[in-house]
Amino acid sequence: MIAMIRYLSELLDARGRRHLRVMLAAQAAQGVLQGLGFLFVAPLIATLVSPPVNWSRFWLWLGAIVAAVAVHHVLLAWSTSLGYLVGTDVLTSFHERIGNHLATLPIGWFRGDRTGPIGRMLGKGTMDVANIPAHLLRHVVVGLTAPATMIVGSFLLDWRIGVAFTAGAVLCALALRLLMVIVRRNDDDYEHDIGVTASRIIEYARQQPTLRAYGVLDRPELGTLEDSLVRQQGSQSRLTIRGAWGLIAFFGTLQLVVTAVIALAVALTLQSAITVPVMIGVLIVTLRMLDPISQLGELAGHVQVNADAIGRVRALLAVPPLPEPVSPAEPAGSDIELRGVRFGYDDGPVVIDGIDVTIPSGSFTAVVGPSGAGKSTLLKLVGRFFDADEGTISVGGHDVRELGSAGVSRLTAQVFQDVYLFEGTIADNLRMAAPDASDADLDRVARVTRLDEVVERLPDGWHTRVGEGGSTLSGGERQRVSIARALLKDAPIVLLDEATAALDPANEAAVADAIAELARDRTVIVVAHRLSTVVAADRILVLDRGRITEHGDHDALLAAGGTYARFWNERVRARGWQLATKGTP
Ligand SMILES: Nc1ncnc2c1ncn2[C@@H]1O[C@H](COP(=O)(O)OP(=O)(O)OP(=O)(O)O)[C@@H](O)[C@H]1O
Repeated sequence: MIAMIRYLSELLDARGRRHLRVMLAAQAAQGVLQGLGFLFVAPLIATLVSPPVNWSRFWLWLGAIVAAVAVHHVLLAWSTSLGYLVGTDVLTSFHERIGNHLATLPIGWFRGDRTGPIGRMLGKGTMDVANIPAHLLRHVVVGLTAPATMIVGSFLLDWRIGVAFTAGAVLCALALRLLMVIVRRNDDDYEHDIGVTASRIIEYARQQPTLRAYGVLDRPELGTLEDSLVRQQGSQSRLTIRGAWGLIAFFGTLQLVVTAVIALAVALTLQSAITVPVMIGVLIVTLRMLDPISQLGELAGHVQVNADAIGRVRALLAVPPLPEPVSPAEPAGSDIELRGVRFGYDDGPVVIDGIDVTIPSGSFTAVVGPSGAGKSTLLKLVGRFFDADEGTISVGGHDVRELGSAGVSRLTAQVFQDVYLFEGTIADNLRMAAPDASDADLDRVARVTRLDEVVERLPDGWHTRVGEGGSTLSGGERQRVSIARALLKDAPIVLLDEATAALDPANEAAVADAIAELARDRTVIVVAHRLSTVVAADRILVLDRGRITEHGDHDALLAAGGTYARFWNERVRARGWQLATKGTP
């Protein structure tokens, strides 16, 4: 709890921290006043049951009780409004911190399976954390301070009762701790499963066309979404059932303590060790203590769930950002050089295994190789989606780490397989690359990428909205938009991961022309899937299990009769193509 408060305080600015401190002090005072209010009932009753009634004492204690209750309510109203203020500050700060941090993480960190957990963290997770000062803290602080006050006061009634209360409080604290450990263990599993399910639901919605095309919606072996739903239900019921056992243990301990204290009070009265009014006072204090302590038990689960939410956000904030240079280097030219580059994802196997290659400025390099060879990863390393584990990647004569992510981004235009277009018009999507581009600039790039044919066909031309992810355009049309966008950016280096999906002949030809235009006067590395692209390259790198096994131009590699020649012959046979270029078969 103290760690949670400390973390909340770290999130706030000076004003927010002051509000938090004042709010906590007000809540602690509320607890003390509530405890005193209940304690004062004991002497009040004592004055009534010990004739002759001392009315001035009676009014004094009654006045003290009324005053305690009144001040308690004033503090309650004040601290509640402060709680909302602090909650709003925490929410804003959380969103700002997470947003700023996400912007510094390597692009490669944003994998599909992280969408669900991040979405949940930013939605429910941050609301949970904002609820801590607004709703939860008061119950917890009052739930601790009110019984503590009553326990201290009970020593004034009788020291043996005080000792019994203290021992009972220790037992209840242990039971509470046990309950929280149970919730923490099971809530971690539940949150993990719910995050996985969220990712799978997004994937399931996105992959509907594929799933339906292959009629596999009902195939149990492909039911990954179903599996994750079942796992989520399982972890949810474990959380509920084990949490219920924890609650039973806590309330059982509480009942035991209450019974023991009452039995002790009765026994002491029977032995005339305490008077009847004191015994009545003890009974009242004991029963009144039940309320705040029971509330603590009921809230323990929430406290733990919120502490877990904080823990998850802290773990996200602890993901190291890509180191950025204080004064980024200025690139000279657009040569690309990789020396001894090795890389593996997270703790996985090595994917790029010692690559040395120089790609001269203005050249067109095609990377080919079997699936999983590391082609896309190589491209992403040059685009600084993540840093290499070993070796250096230099662009324009400088290590990409010296250029910084922004520097690399300025130098490169990237076209990837999964073209993502933003909800907005085609013109908006192009202007992302160059916000100041004129209509004439847009027309120029549209002409050379043959996007103009698409724009002319669409009802609102450039102002046609493309839908989320570009859903209203065909795959080939999306690629043309994406290449036109790269062309508009006019960066000296182009990193292109060619789509593997087959296009109709018209789109195929248009995309090939667009790539040829993009390659003019630029340094291009393309992960090539089309034979026409491979043939057009100045140099081909054959990648296999993260190593360059062959390199050279098409004719030289064909003549060498190695992997490339085999790959080429298989592809030509498979596609039934006869390419009349560069003396190919
Ligand atoms: N984000 C990731 N996290 C973990 N492993 C990954 C990730 N992306 C790729 N991999 C793994 O790295 C290896 C190389 O993948 P990469 O996509 O670079 O290969 P590729 O040659 O481009 O394959 P393809 O032609 O099928 O696209 C594969 O084993 C892949 O499973």
